[in-house]
Amino acid sequence: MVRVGIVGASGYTGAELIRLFRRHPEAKICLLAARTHAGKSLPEVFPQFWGLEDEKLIAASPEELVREVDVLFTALPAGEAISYARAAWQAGKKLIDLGADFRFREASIYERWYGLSHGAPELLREAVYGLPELYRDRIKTARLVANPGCYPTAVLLALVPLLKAGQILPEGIVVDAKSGVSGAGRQPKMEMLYAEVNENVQAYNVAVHRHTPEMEQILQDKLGKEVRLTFVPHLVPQTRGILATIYAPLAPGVTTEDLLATYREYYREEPFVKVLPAGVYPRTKSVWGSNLVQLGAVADGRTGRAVLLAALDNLVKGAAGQAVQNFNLICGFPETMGLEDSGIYP
Ligand SMILES: NC(=O)C1=CN([C@@H]2O[C@H](COP(=O)(O)OP(=O)(O)OC[C@H]3O[C@@H](n4cnc5c(N)ncnc54)[C@H](OP(=O)(O)O)[C@@H]3O)[C@@H](O)[C@H]2O)C=CC1
Ligand SMILES: CC(=O)N[C@@H](CCC(=O)OP(=O)(O)O)C(=O)O
Repeated sequence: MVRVGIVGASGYTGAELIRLFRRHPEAKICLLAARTHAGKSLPEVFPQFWGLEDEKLIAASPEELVREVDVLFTALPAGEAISYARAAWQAGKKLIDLGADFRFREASIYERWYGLSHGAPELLREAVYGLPELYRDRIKTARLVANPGCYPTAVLLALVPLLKAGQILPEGIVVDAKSGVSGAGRQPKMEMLYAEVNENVQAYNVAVHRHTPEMEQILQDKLGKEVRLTFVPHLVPQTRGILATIYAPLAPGVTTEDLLATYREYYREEPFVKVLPAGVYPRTKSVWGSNLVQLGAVADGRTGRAVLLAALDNLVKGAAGQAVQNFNLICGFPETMGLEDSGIYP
């Protein structure tokens, strides 16, 4: 059994890690750590876990925590994972961070977009971007994995194969994405109150969202040239789910069937990426609770634009499920272990 620990166990992605690891046959949760909720039992923090009153959330130093585990997961606000990563690195333990602290190759980009100075820039070159469909081989030998952001997971899986194939063009891509409220985490915020969110759809951080440089960095890495995206996220009144609708210039003569054929070939052996048939579009409800991504595409020859669609559950493929997928890779387990569910519907 691999001993795992979760720091940030009182947050939404922490709860999702607990849910997934409780049924993982090769992992044992050895510690759950929190900050303000430390000292409480797990069901006091999350009512779905009544029956597990003996599981307690603790607080301890990074060094003490890494001693107890083989793999540590950090599900913390930006900036807070760095001390844990340093402690894990020095102790020879593995760490998977669900936040943004190790996603950028250059500390200056992180510092500009997140407004924080990076406490361990030397670890950035050790970190591997944890998007298995794009970086599987590197993840397998990583000791520090930077789990991607929820929006970037959806957008990169939709864009990379078609840009590489030259079926869409890199200039003038627009990403219009919607997220459910759990994407904002469990810490109370006025703009996330029911009365603010219910029956309301609105954009936020238009063209300045911090996932923009993350997506651009990976596109540059995969294509060998700079790609700029206009990214407009929206908050929608549902609990889970991301739907990204992407508008991209279409290469001349490319049809819907061409786009879908490229997706099907690129993701032929991917257990978690489902390419839908022509005329069928991804739905957040169809991936709820699962580690799946649904992809769809339409070539609008009339306007010379491709419309690409990707749906995922922000807490699963967008966070904790992808972290378990990465865990399976770094531990040498089958990648789907503990993630076999196709989701809950309706
Ligand atoms: N929610 C989502 O869909 C996604 C989130 N992420 C990223 O994952 C990370 C966790 O997100 P999420 O679970 O939503 O966040 P939550 O706000 O739900 O939970 C945050 C957790 O961090 C703990 N915490 C807060 N501040 C500190 C601190 N200063 N020091 C130590 N612990 C602290 C909290 O403990 P306590 O409650 O005890 O104070 C809580 O356990 C973030 O970086 C987020 O951006 C990534 C992809 C998707
Ligand atoms: C709805 C909502 O607020 N979503 C969050 C998702 C952020 C996230 O997951 O960001 P990092 O992992 O990069 O910190 C947001 O837009 O900020």
